[in-house]
Amino acid sequence: MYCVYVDGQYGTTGLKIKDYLSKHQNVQILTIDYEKRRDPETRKKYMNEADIVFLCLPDQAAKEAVKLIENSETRIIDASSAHRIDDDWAYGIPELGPTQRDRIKNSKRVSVPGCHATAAILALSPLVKGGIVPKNYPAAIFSVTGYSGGGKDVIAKYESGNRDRHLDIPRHYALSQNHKHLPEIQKYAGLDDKPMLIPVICDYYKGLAVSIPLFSNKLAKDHSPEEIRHFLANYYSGEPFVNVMPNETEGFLEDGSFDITACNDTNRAELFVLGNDDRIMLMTRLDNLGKGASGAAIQCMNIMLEIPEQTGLV
Ligand SMILES: NC(=O)C1=CN([C@@H]2O[C@H](COP(=O)(O)OP(=O)(O)OC[C@H]3O[C@@H](n4cnc5c(N)ncnc54)[C@H](OP(=O)(O)O)[C@@H]3O)[C@@H](O)[C@H]2O)C=CC1
Ligand SMILES: CC(=O)N[C@@H](CCC(=O)OP(=O)(O)O)C(=O)O
Repeated sequence: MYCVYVDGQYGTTGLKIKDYLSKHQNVQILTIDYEKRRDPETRKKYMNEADIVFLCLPDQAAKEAVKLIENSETRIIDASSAHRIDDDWAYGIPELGPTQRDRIKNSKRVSVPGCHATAAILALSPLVKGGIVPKNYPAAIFSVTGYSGGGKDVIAKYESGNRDRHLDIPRHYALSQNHKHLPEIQKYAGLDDKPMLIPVICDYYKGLAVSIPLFSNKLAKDHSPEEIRHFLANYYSGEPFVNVMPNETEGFLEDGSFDITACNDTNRAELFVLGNDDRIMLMTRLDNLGKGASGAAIQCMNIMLEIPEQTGLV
């Protein structure tokens, strides 16, 4: 039995991680009183007692929390973006390549990626590594997300009885191209330059999909959607949590429309390759609180504890 503490356990990702852990047979959870949730001394005590600490905090608080851990045994899984491109931390996408699971397993510090980033990297990284998408490709990522991605303050605004009418409609944000996910997407997708990210937050709780256009004449050589689909399916064959849709209709509703929430309450990411020989569209959908955050954090914990990776996850 492993002892686990979730710092930020009353927040959005923290509550979801606690929910996963409560059904997990291999762990015992340390619960902090609500009133003490920000008290450094109490948090420090729990963190140093735990085998694994999840950090579900804003970036600055996550950096400070790391300093509270004084023993060399406690292992950290950070859901914030404080350590995502830090080479001393393993990046928490086990599917990133053949050595990534070992990197996570052997690390005391794991940084779980952001939701937009996970979806974009799962689609782009194999294609850049495989030479299909050139490293200097000017990637643009359009991302539609539910409001839980913004954390408890944003959730409270969306769920307030007398909310602003602007929350009824889709809202673009971070259009100045300074979104904090850009560096991690560039690094782990293997791109020379930061991509463009166009996120849109909408009036539903959770579920995210990115769309990434590929112009065939800008690829290293011509590829049909079928070839790229086949390549990705081979790359992810045997992966329990990444599914590549086998054709252009699978995964869509009967009327041909797209359900952005179809991976909700799972740790699954689904990849689509659509379009035609000239203009190809990559898409990934996932639960921003599943494979996009808390589910991925549990998957990394299982790898670190060397227990079956699917334990507690669907
Ligand atoms: N929501 C999502 O889909 C995703 C979120 N993330 C990242 O995970 C992290 C947590 O996000 P999320 O759960 O959404 O955020 P929330 O705002 O919902 O929760 C954050 C929690 O951290 C607590 N907290 C804040 N500052 C401190 C502090 N100094 N000491 C102790 N506790 C503190 C808050 O306490 P209080 O109750 O007092 O406010 C709150 O409970 C963020 O870095 C976020 O960017 C990553 C991927 C996806
Ligand atoms: C809707 C919304 O605001 N989403 C967040 C992403 C949530 C997430 O992935 O968190 P990290 O930033 O910690 O990676 C955003 O775009 O910043």
